[in-house]
Amino acid sequence: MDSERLIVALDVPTFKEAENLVDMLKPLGVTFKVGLELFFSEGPRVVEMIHSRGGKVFLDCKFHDIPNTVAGAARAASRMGVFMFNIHVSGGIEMMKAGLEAAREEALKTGTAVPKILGVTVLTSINQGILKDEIGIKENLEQKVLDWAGLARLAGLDGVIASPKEIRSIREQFGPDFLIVTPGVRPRFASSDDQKRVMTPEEAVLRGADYIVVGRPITRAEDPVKAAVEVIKEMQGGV
Ligand SMILES: O=c1ccn([C@@H]2O[C@H](COP(=O)(O)O)[C@@H](O)[C@H]2O)c(=O)[nH]1
Repeated sequence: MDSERLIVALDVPTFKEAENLVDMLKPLGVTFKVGLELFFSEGPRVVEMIHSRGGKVFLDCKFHDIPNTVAGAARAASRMGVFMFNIHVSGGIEMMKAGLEAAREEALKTGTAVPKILGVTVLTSINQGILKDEIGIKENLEQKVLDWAGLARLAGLDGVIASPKEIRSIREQFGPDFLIVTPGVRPRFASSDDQKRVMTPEEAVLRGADYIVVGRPITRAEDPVKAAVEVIKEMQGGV
């Protein structure tokens, strides 16, 4: 179902705002993303609130630390029963594997479903200039995303977070079962904000995204339901 492949980023500071959005948008069948702002403001109870309404949660806290610490965080994410969480690929294979193994063991122990674990490649707010001049990575950006997707695969992760611009090459190289989740998606009616590598929902889906992530164009719209319906229509190729 297309609406499930739309992940709405709940980047709001309070439980109440998140709850209002979930109550409005859950009937559309979308998936929800809880990221740093909401999780640091309100903690695991927001995940419980979404679960209690039958929603699925992508916990987007982008783990990046030593393997032992990431393993502990991954165990906690797994215990919460989130559907998906992520780890920065740039933390290396040992770190990704530690997270993966810990999450799987914890799921087995607690009887929760094993979460999908995705590797964060190059953030969608980064372009070639920033990558080279500020971060000091001289490689072509798309190649870097591909290399990091390869590392994520080697570590055994389920897929990656990348921009819509890299979907085709990731799909070609890693096949249909490797999950591709793409933020940096902007419906026709919205501006790019701080996103640098952007495409429309229709383009992202046509290129082979499994899930698209859209936040502000929906959550800051005057009518979030209408905005989400527009995004779903665009995913289906409608105008
Ligand atoms: O490379 C990345 C990784 C994660 N994100 C997250 O996705 C949403 C996008 O929100 P918009 O309001 O649609 O821009 C946001 O929560 C980011 O933390 C990303 O944008 N890029």
